[in-house]
Amino acid sequence: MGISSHIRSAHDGVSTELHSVQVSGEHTVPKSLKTDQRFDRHFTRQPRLPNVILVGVNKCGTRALITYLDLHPDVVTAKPEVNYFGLYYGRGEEWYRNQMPPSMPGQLTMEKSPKYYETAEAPQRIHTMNESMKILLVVRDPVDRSVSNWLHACRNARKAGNDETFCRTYEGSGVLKNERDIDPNCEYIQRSSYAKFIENWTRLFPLRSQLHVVDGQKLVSDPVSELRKVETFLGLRHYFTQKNFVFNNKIGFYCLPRRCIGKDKGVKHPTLDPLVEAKLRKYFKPLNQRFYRIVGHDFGWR
Ligand SMILES: Nc1ncnc2c1ncn2[C@@H]1O[C@H](COP(=O)(O)OS(=O)(=O)O)[C@@H](OP(=O)(O)O)[C@H]1O
Repeated sequence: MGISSHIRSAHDGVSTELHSVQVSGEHTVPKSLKTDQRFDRHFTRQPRLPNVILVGVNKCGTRALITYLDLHPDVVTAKPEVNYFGLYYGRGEEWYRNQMPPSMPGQLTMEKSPKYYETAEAPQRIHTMNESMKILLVVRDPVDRSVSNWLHACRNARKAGNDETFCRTYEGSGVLKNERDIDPNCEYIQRSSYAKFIENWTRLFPLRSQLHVVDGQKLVSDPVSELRKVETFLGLRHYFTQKNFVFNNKIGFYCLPRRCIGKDKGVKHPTLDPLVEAKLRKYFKPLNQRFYRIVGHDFGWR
């Protein structure tokens, strides 16, 4: 008997002998079981170390991706960004495990911490913990990403009362104004230079079998097709269909039937000065080409 039928009988309250069942990793767990406490009698629901990590890149759709994947019955996800392999490595593996949500045997546990992508130590630390770890990365047009990063930082500064000075500082450092050259050291530009970090990951996690790159722009326009690729990569059954998503005309993004991804996600971007955009595109072009070559896919950023 497969695990699904055991779970079904447990769910009906029929079987009292399920604790002796050999649980296999090959199974499907109906969605309701994620929260149904009655199963704890038969299957050990407990926090487990992740087998999938979404390592970045921030402002590319990481929240949308993990929120969507959390809908999958065979995936559980950590809600806050854990940052264990960066900031909190000293806290040890048990601490890390305890940050994970409880899962049933065979479910995938996933966390996202977008700071990992640019953290030099993160790939080796992850590999040391689990050399079979599956790594997800989501990227979008680096110009859009840079603007998004600046906009959000500027909004947060305004909320904190720091107001115009901060926003002007970043305009001045070359993200939005054309009177200065693009400063490659500006953190927003750095983070959008995906090629600078990708080999730290591909060196340890081979593309296709252990590392999959999600197209953030397609995740916005056609989440189902991007998610189906992720399901295949993770060895999950195909669960996502158009029924999981509702297009919200007001914000211009897909939402889940009962909620959108987040109030601060999907902000309107300013129209870039054409000269600034041209400079940014010139700067990113060779880096993008290198990134395409390494990951074996042309994302078509202009
Ligand atoms: N469905 C849906 N709803 C809203 N937003 C969506 C969605 N899918 C992808 N996105 C894009 O996600 C961008 C924010 O990226 P992140 O979640 O990685 O940001 S963060 O690093 O967690 O702060 C966010 O960037 P901005 O548009 O610049 O705000 C969106 O473009």
